[in-house]
Amino acid sequence: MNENIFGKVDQYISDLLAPEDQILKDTIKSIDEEGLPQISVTPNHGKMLQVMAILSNAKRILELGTLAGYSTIWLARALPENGQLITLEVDQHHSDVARKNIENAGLSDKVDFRVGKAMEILPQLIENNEGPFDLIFIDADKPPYTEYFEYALKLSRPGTVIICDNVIREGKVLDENTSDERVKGVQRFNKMLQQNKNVTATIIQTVGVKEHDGIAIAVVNRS
Ligand SMILES: C[S@@+](CC[C@H](N)C(=O)[O-])C[C@H]1O[C@@H](n2cnc3c(N)ncnc32)[C@H](O)[C@@H]1O
Ligand SMILES: [Mg+2]
Repeated sequence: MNENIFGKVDQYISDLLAPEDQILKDTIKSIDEEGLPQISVTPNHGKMLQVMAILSNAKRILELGTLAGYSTIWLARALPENGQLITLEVDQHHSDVARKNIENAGLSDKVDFRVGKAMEILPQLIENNEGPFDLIFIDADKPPYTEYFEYALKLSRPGTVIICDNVIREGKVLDENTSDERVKGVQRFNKMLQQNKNVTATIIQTVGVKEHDGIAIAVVNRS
């Protein structure tokens, strides 16, 4: 099959259902201008996050991995008036760029930026009783995805939706002899997901304008 078709269809869907307004376009532009990597979710994935936030009636959202705030904007736009999104980012520059983009989007009152290693901030969130969150989006560094998910569970309630990005990595997850730490991280994560009795989960394979990948979606069990 001509793989070009995946990109074209992705574009077709986003033209129909996830067109970027000027704020989202400016956010993507800021990534190049500020020397950040172009590794945000695609418009269609941003829209999917938004749909999931609405579906789960999310009032409190936690995001791991802010970058320039592109996915943050899609998610925060789904929040009600008094909703809140906490986003974690290890890189001060990334967080500063995101802060400007969120300001530009008129969402500053809904978004709370925390700068530092997610592994250090997550236990603080638990200690300070900042959970439970209705939706948690994990999109930071890949090697500790399993540990991030365990923390996410501690910050959840029955029904919380936990979404984890980039868990297929162009099919490299199939390579059991991989030396890529990111691939090893998601392999370990996917295996944990298989065995985790606290959630009902699936992985959706994704193709389109960015590389072949996958998104894990888990919902915390009600009993
Ligand atoms: C894939 S990008 C996030 C993209 C963003 N969610 C979006 O789609 O617009 C991953 C981000 O996680 C950050 N990151 C990497 N390691 C981290 C860590 N240990 N704790 C918190 N953030 C981290 C990176 O600096 C980067 O900005
Ligand atoms: Mg990602």
